[in-house]
Amino acid sequence: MAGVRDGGGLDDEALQQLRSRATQLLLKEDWREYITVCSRIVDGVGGDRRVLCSALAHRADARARLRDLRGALADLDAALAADPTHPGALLSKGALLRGLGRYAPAAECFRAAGADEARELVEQCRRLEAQARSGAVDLSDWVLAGFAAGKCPDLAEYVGPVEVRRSAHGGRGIFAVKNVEAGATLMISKAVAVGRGVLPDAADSGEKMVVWKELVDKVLDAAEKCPRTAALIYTLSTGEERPEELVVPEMALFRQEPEDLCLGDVTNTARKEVVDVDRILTVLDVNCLTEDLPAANLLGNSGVVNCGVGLWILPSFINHSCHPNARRTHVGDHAIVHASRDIKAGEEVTFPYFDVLVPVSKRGVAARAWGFECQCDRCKFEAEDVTLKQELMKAENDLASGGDMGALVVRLEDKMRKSLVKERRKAFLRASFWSAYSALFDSDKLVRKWGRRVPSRGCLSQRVSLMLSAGMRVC
Ligand SMILES: C[S@@+](CC[C@H](N)C(=O)[O-])C[C@H]1O[C@@H](n2cnc3c(N)ncnc32)[C@H](O)[C@@H]1O
Repeated sequence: MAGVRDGGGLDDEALQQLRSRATQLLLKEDWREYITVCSRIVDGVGGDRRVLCSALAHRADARARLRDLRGALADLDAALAADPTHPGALLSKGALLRGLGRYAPAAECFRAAGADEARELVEQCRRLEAQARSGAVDLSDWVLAGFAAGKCPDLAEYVGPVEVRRSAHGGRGIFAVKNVEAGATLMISKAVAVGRGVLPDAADSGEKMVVWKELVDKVLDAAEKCPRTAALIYTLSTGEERPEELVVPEMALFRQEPEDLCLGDVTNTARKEVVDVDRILTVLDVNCLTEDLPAANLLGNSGVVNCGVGLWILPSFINHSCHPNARRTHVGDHAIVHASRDIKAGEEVTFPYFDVLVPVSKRGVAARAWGFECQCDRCKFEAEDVTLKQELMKAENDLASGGDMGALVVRLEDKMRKSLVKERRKAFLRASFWSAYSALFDSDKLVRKWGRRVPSRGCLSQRVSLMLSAGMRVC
């Protein structure tokens, strides 16, 4: 038969043709056809170990691109069984294991590959292994480089001293399991998917829909290809359950153990999991976060905003509070949540879903857009305190209509003094009318006129920021 040697293997010409075809498919990124061609080489190469190992390594790379990770690992193991020192297979296996968060065995593969570039990879795995254990991250290079994408640090996932419990806010929340100091990392989570776009400031909803659709497609794809990802998404609230129906998941679910790695399926290039699309869409509605990206501010100068919206599983269990004790930072596809003040063991961890330096009614509108009535004690106090109600309504009207912000601040301070409002609650109200305080302190004229009748800017901003980010240690 043409193209086949006497022993049953491919002859040189047939092999050459298959290699040329594979190169064309590689350039076209047609991974499914590429796998088919690699398979023909693997099946027909006979005893040529070098060609066999290369074809297996190439097929593994293509399978990994299609997220058939189990198939990719099987190919790499077969290649390494034939030649334990094959550098291509070792580098590919190292990269695959590193992507799965298995840094120690990944480092072993890179070390065995022995190439110059491998030394840096071994070092990187060592760093990630340490970070996955401690949660300690160093963002200084990235910050000093102005958040340049190229300087974005590699991060490993991390689950700190927290667990999911039932929350007084309704449903579940994240709680500290031991005392945590301000600044400590609570979790680092990689997004299931992120939809991104650089949009003009005045982007219409159609342009935003493009970003949303990208996210939806990516999340559905991830769920179809990985049963573990689908199972994690199904732990999240659809917003339609009664709070008591929501199951409190075991934390082990969020710690990726080697044995339950999301490897996909050898056959998944042909078969996809059947996912509950409607459920996933409602989960996305309730749990998606927009990236709180420092770099977005830089882009904002040129009239465009960097818009990113994504799904991060464990951070999705964190409830909102208008006096939060944590904040999140987005670094690449990872969300880092860290304590913004000391948190006691057993205390619920909360971060703000929206701007909390605005009056209670505005925050109510933002919370309702998220589909809930905020139950935090700052909202309860501001909405329910009868002695202050009228004054707060008037202050809010004055804030909306502009005018002398100094007069507004002085009235509010007088009212709080006369009503014997406690320091902690004063900080709540000052935060709600912070734009008026800022307008006063930013104007020399207003400071000259009203300055003596209000506490100094330094003391006030310290009190408000302590309330918002450093908790209740009000000066
Ligand atoms: C991203 S989820 C947070 C986790 C959710 N509690 C759960 O059990 O899955 C957002 C939902 O949690 C609830 N939630 C979050 N913060 C809240 C708050 N301050 N007050 C009331 N409900 C809140 C709302 O139902 C909201 O739609």
